[in-house]
Amino acid sequence: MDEPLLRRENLLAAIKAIPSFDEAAAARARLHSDRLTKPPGSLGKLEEMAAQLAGMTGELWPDLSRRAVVVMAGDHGVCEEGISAFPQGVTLQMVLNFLNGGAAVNVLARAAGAEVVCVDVGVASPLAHAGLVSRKAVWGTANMTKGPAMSLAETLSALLTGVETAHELANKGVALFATGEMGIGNTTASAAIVSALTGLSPEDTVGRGTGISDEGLLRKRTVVEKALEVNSPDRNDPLDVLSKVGGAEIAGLTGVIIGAASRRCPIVIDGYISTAAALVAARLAPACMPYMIGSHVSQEHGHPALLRELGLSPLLTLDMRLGEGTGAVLCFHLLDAALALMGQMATFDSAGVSGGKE
Ligand SMILES: O=C(O)c1ccc[n+]([C@@H]2O[C@H](COP(=O)([O-])O)[C@@H](O)[C@H]2O)c1
Ligand SMILES: Cc1cc2nc[nH]c2cc1C
Repeated sequence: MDEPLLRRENLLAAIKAIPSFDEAAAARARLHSDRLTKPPGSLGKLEEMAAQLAGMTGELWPDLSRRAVVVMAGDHGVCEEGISAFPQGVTLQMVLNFLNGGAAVNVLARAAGAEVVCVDVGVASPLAHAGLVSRKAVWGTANMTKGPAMSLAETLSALLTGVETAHELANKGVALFATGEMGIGNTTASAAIVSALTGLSPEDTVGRGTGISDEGLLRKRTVVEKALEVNSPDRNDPLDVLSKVGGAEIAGLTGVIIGAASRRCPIVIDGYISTAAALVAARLAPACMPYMIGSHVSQEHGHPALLRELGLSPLLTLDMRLGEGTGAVLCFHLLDAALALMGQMATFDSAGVSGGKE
């Protein structure tokens, strides 16, 4: 079997391995929740999250103490078109910052008891550092306004790196995942993916990313329009879209989501780029949808519409637009709170509190 075919087979195997959501466990969690000393439903999304976690893991009190944020990094040839407020070299510099523990995601991960796993899946320059997972599928993507960003083989390689990273971490006991990414130019690739897969116009999917000017924003829209015109990605073929107008770190995250779901692990989805990867994952493997938890609404212009498209109802609105997995890791605290409530609250019976009249 040639290599791309073998990779496609491996991807299909991971997709097939995704267990269905355990509705009975979720129902047991809701029943328990209704016995706790509060009006039914009054803890809102915290209650729903506890039920969702039970349905994912099959357990009412899953042990989610080992957790990781997987930060996939890659560069984008489309940076040549002047679509970011920062130079491409910042991708590499920020990867080193992650590895030295100084980025926002490192701080938030420490506070939430999570490890940061940084994967070079497509940085354009040589990169070696203790702790880095080096799995380059591509040395930066090609400029998508001139042709496909990646070949199908490169895309599958990045995707499988994501699946394998999730599996390796799950084998070590990691039970809770967050998606993170670093890639100057990747809000352009994400906008192109979202437009290609949903039919939303670039006006609705292109935003300011790291903070581009009004003039830059217009140029960025034109760049996305041109990339879609030059490549005509097939909206019914998520792999075609991912390879032609995507990025290695986005493909890697798509794989992480599929890999985590195939191990029944909850995966918290970060901002715009992560949610674009989640859209690709949902189109490739609809069974992974119930394992996703929406974290926050990013300030990136297209994020609310993208979340609606996926049916994800995010937990936080903090006006963030950093990426790296920062919003997702913050939500680990909320998941802990949801499980603590389930495990530690008194019931109406145990506390001698009268139940509702209806
Ligand atoms: O997560 C988000 O919603 C988000 C929104 C805007 C920017 N970012 C981050 O900023 C970088 C991409 O921005 P840009 O302008 O270079 O396309 C990339 O490293 C992302 O992690 C992230
Ligand atoms: C400094 C910096 C940090 C980031 N983290 C994620 N994307 C980023 C973009 C920039 C520019």
